[in-house]
Amino acid sequence: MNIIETPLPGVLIVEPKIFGDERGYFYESFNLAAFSKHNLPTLFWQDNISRSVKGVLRGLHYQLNPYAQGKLVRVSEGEVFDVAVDLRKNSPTFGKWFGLTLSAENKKQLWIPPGFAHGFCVTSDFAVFNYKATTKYAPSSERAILWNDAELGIEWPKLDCDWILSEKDKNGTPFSKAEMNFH
Ligand SMILES: Cc1cn([C@H]2C[C@H](O)[C@@H](COP(=O)(O)OP(=O)(O)O[C@H]3O[C@@H](C)C(=O)[C@@H](O)[C@H]3O)O2)c(=O)[nH]c1=O
Repeated sequence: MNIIETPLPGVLIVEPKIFGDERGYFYESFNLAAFSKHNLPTLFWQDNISRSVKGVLRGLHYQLNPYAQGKLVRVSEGEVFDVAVDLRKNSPTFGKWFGLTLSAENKKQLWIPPGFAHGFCVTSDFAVFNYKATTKYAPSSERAILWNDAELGIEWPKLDCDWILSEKDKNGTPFSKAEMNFH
């Protein structure tokens, strides 16, 4: 597997080497040596799965310390556009976002460390989103930043349908007013 840096320090793409033959394909989705070499976690608290239809946008979510979660995300059916936003106040890329397509076809994973907000939108008819988190779900520490905040300027894909958001996400906090305790 290749582990590739992104413009946001600490956010890494895990790109598998796919071996195809007449039976189908094979790839390693986790490798202890490769993950350890790049300081990726090898132990997680939770494994989560969500299914969403086209136009669903979930995010931008994070949990405050001491429950800040690192997330290793991937898509097992369909396709999404996945976004991480740097909320680490001392980071040179504070307030910057990075996005990429994750799909069942490209089999990429994205590692989003603690101190980032995360969100995605579904660009295929539906998508199954799988992710591991390093710490427990702590609803009282959970926060949502407004997905389309002009200050962040995230370039979400343009879809031929309406966005579908939870009430929580429709009422996300503007980036400038969001509570953050990451360094
Ligand atoms: C995230 C989560 C939710 N839940 C429950 C609470 C709620 O009743 C139901 C749906 O929760 P939500 O609406 O928060 O689900 P969702 O909007 O999919 O939230 C997720 O969005 C993506 C972008 C992330 O980055 C995740 O960390 C998580 O915040 O599932 C858990 O039991 N455990 C969990 O870890």
